[in-house]
Amino acid sequence: MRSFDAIVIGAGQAGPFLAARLAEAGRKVALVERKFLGGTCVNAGCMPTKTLVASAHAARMVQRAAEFGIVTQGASSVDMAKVRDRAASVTHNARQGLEDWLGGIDNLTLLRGQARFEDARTVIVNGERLQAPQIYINVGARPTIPDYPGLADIPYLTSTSILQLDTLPRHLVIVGGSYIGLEFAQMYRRFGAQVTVIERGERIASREDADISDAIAGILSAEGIDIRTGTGDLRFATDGADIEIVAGGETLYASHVLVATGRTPNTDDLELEAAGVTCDARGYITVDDRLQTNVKGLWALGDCNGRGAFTHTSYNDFEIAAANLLDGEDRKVSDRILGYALYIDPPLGRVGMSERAARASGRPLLVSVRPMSAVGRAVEKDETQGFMKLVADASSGQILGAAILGTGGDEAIHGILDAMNAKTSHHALKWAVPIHPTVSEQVPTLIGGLQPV
Ligand SMILES: Cc1cc2nc3c(=O)[nH]c(=O)nc-3n(C[C@H](O)[C@H](O)[C@H](O)COP(=O)(O)OP(=O)(O)OC[C@H]3O[C@@H](n4cnc5c(N)ncnc54)[C@H](O)[C@@H]3O)c2cc1C
Ligand SMILES: NC(=O)c1ccc[n+]([C@@H]2O[C@H](COP(=O)([O-])OP(=O)(O)OC[C@H]3O[C@@H](n4cnc5c(N)ncnc54)[C@H](O)[C@@H]3O)[C@@H](O)[C@H]2O)c1
Repeated sequence: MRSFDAIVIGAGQAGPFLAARLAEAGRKVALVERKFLGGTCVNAGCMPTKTLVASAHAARMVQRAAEFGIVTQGASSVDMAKVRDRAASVTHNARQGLEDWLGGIDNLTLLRGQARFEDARTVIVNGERLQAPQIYINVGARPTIPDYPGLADIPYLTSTSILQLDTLPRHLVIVGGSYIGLEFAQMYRRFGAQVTVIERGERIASREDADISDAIAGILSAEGIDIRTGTGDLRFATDGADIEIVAGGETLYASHVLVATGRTPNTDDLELEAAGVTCDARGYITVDDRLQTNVKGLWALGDCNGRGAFTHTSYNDFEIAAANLLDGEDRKVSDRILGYALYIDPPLGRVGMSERAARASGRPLLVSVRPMSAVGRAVEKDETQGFMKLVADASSGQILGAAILGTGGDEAIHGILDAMNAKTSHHALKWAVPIHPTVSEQVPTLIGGLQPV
């Protein structure tokens, strides 16, 4: 039996930073990781996929070169092994950076192995008992595999295994039309594959307003991606070298199938019952506004608590836990204003409420919409697809939410995100003098166009 002041299970986007802060504050900490330091983001999520998105953007610019007056000699092609290796090396470097950093922290013991609970104060790793009065769970999530007939018998890909591909699929069929499905759809189309997206819901990116979903579908269809929605249940079988997919009465033949139907929290092999920790029906650990579970002294951070599904929300969970524990603050998850981006090209930057959610709240609203074709910078770059939208409370002037689907949208949205965090009303932003020529310079004009709905 080894005793610690704190045990952190999982080295994702909250665990390492919390373990380091606790150790630097003089606590004796064990950080347990069963696979790779950095978790999903570094090894199978944001970092490799955004590296692939950058390769796909380069491919697209080569395909469009003549439109910009650039003459290329002969046909271009994509070296998929090099594309894959580039993503793997970005991951490798980030992981190595974490290894070096964590390895040099006094008071921090890094243990490799699967952790499971024996009771609320005891964790077993590689047969050894570890005890601590405080335990932090940061175990993340994994791809959800639906129970469709025949799926288990075909060599389907997930967002993790597709990162190993070093050849171009002839026809990639993607099941699920949300973040993962759409990002991979566009990158593989740009690499040169035939791509079909199958979404069981009525529209892709269905958490967004319908006008945003429609615009995204338009952008992807214009690049030759076949999008099928409302497909219902699917059936899979092998047909020679092909995979046969029966979707909504139609049969498709794919060389590869990517399953992108959401993620399942890694809480089922932790033996949480032994600690008395409760989960919801989908396996997410139930936490309060300060991330404590129903058991005192046990916290859950990141994707496994179901309160966020992004790297920045997991990292923010670390910030909340650390501030409350070490800095005498009282920070709460409900104070977080959620922003995120969908990294298709052009990207979607989002913050706060959708228009649909704002309307459902019953407040008096102001809404403004402006097409990217009116944005000088977008015209200059010949990237005028998309639009920006802002929703504000008509009585208080409070900005409730915004979306920028367009070139630079993932960055430009931060001006609005910052204003929302500063609790600034839209009136204050109207007279800002932004830099020309940027996408952000349209924000005051967007605000000037606010109309009651
Ligand atoms: C393809 C893809 C692209 C993404 N792109 C983005 C993006 O662009 N932006 C963004 O914000 N988010 C993105 N995400 C989401 C983001 O990666 C996650 O939200 C984030 O990594 C969650 O961090 P976490 O700390 O909760 O868990 P994780 O990063 O998943 O870490 C959990 C860790 O716990 C370990 N673990 C699990 N169980 C145990 C156990 N019993 N014992 C010991 N260790 C255990 C795991 O091995 C893992 O290392 C993407 C995700 C995917 C799949
Ligand atoms: N840019 C980013 O920040 C980014 C990128 C990738 C992933 N992520 C994170 O990863 C998580 C998982 O992403 P995701 O796209 O897999 O999940 P998701 O939950 O966002 O979307 C899953 C999609 O699959 C569809 N679907 C679900 N079950 C289905 C079925 N049986 N058949 C057909 N369609 C089905 C859903 O209707 C939905 O559109 C997200 O929550 C997100 O936070 C973030």
